[in-house]
Amino acid sequence: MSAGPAILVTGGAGYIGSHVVLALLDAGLPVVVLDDLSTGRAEAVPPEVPLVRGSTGDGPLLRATLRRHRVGAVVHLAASLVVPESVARPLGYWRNNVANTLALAEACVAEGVTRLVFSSTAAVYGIPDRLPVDEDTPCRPINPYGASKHAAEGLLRDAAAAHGLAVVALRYFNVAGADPAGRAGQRTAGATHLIKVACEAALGLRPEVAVFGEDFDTPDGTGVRDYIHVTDLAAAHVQALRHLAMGGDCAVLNCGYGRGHSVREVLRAVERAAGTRLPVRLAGRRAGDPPALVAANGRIRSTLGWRPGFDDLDRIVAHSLAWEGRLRGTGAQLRRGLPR
Ligand SMILES: NC(=O)c1ccc[n+]([C@@H]2O[C@H](COP(=O)([O-])OP(=O)(O)OC[C@H]3O[C@@H](n4cnc5c(N)ncnc54)[C@H](O)[C@@H]3O)[C@@H](O)[C@H]2O)c1
Ligand SMILES: O=c1ccn([C@@H]2O[C@H](COP(=O)(O)OP(=O)(O)O[C@H]3O[C@H](CO)[C@H](O)[C@H](O)[C@H]3O)[C@@H](O)[C@H]2O)c(=O)[nH]1
Repeated sequence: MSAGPAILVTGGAGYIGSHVVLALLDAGLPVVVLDDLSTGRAEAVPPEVPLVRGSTGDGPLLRATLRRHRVGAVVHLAASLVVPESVARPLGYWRNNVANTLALAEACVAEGVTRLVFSSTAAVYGIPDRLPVDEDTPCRPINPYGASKHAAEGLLRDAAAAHGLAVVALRYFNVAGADPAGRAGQRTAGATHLIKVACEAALGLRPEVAVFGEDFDTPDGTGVRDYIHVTDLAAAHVQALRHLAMGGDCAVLNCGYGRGHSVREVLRAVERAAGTRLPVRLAGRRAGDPPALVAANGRIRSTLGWRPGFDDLDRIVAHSLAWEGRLRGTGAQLRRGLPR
């Protein structure tokens, strides 16, 4: 794609958004970020990228941003995304993930923006009957986070049919890792994601890692997830935009490797990478957690020509650990011997 109208990245100051921004810049595309910095960080946005501070729920701000930056397409990542928090605070999730996505869709339609890539999630599937789960599997979310993302997919599908807003919804499985060159990573304070938590524990920044349930119907009883490297995921966004720019059809695409790892396997990988034993505590199941989620990824391969570059748990963990070390100023020791 040649440089043309800008790509608006909502949530571009967040973990995945900052990697999407890098992937777009690497592809030579002009980018503008809109972020309310509720969980994101201004320093995650490269200095050459304009950062509009505000909410996706602010219609006038959205419309002014689309106009001022001559936005041609949107990547919509801004959301609330912690499963147990969504169980405790469902209405905030419906507001941010549904009402604010509606405001964004309205602004796009009003300003004539016709292409949007949406961050959806494997949480829309709930507890699927069969694994790996493909995109035609009925969606039966089991927590408000998944339900709100499923509803947002629905409103975008209707906007696509009626208003010509072409949408690719990417259903991410479990995103982990960090930019291999060390330019970005997961900065969120108090993160709850397993690999980040385990890396922090390996660096002595947390007293322990809790294993949420050992009585699932999985090979070792712990939860199984399909962990995808954030750099592979970011590349999928560039390819989805390219697909839409070339007149490709709307699509819903799983983003995962098609292979699951248990909590125990992840913890062993972190121990290998860090060269230390983790303090582990067995805890009960966490509200809203399905036993296993693994992606069927044939559709993203055939639709976008997407191919994974980092499909290896040890590399994902090594990149997460290297980033965590860099963030805490201990990178010098950790970088030694890590795979790129
Ligand atoms: N991390 C995962 O494993 C995962 C898995 C599936 C889907 N997702 C989806 O990926 C997207 C990004 O997640 P992330 O892990 O980078 O989280 P994150 O919290 O790091 O990023 C979210 C960003 O959106 C911003 N934001 C939130 N609400 C906003 C609003 N109303 N207006 C403007 N900005 C707002 C936050 O400040 C933050 O910068 C989300 O849509 C999430 O649902 C993440
Ligand atoms: O301290 C922890 C954290 C997690 N887990 C377990 O590790 C697995 C992964 O949990 P994460 O919190 O890392 O991720 P989730 O699977 O809950 O959710 C993530 O992936 C989902 C899709 O699979 C959604 O998209 C969601 O946004 C995103 O947070 C689960 O079995 C969970 O119970 C632990 O045992 N201990």
